[in-house]
Amino acid sequence: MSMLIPDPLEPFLIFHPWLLNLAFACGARFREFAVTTFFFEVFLIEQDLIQAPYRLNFLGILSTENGTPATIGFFSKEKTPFIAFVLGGPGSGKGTQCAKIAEAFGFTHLSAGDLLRKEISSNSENGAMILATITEGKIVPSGVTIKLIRREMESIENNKFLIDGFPRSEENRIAFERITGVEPNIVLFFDCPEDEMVKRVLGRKQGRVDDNIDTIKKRLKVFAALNLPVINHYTRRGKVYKINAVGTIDEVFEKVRQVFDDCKQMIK
Ligand SMILES: Nc1ncnc2c1ncn2[C@@H]1O[C@H](COP(=O)(O)OP(=O)(O)OP(=O)(O)O)[C@@H](O)[C@H]1O
Ligand SMILES: O=c1ccn([C@@H]2O[C@H](COP(=O)(O)O)[C@@H](O)[C@H]2O)c(=O)[nH]1
Repeated sequence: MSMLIPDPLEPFLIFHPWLLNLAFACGARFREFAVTTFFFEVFLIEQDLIQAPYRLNFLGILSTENGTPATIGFFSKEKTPFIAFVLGGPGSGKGTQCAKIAEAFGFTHLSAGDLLRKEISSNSENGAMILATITEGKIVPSGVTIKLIRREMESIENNKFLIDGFPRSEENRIAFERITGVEPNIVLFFDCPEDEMVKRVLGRKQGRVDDNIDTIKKRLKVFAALNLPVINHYTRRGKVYKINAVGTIDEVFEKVRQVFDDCKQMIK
């Protein structure tokens, strides 16, 4: 299990004690949903980390396009799958290791980034917005990404999923948990030094619009500001397996294999 990582939002929260008091007075569920959302949106707006048209629209993700409320909890109790979130900075090796886990342990690998890239190439209504967001290294609105993940999970007959590169932010996490009604069973965190991640991304040569030094710098900033708090949250929940991502692909996979061997009882 990993140690807690310093949370860049903590100093920010200290400056809003009156809001925290109000939140505590209102109870746990309200606190989790409303206050966290408020804090993060104010913070994100201040940092210019979310796209303007989607600002202050978090509650909107709980509605479908036709205005009816989205299903909250879309797995039946008997069919709740085993979910592993796979997190780590850009180029830390998430996708590479997920392919090996899928092969060795029978998981379905869902890469949020790949699903978004597929939306761009299929010329969907959100394609242009997704392309602009990825090019800037920012985060696509939760509703869009969750809809794609949900569609895949519903269409695939498997009860073991690796969700690679999601949730990217606390907003993503809270939205996913609210909409699906489940938390991940485990979270893998590939811990990699920044210089190694930059080297790997620049060496990838797959023609991705975001594999250039300017966007990589932005992605690293977004990772530290928004993704580390998600890892900290699940660390506090005792779900994070931190894996040192330095070493050859096979060396890293041996550490991953150990985690999945240890979790065998949990995986149906
Ligand atoms: N352990 C490793 N040692 C050296 N190179 C690696 C290692 N793991 C992956 N790579 C290479 O680094 C590059 C990035 O790996 P990968 O695409 O798996 O990372 P990722 O975390 O999924 O990245 P992103 O979040 O940007 O999609 C790839 O070219 C991959 O072949
Ligand atoms: O949940 C997600 C996942 C990805 N993005 C955007 O896509 C790029 C690339 O993602 P990779 O996981 O590195 O393939 C990422 O930088 C984000 O811009 C997202 O918004 N939400």
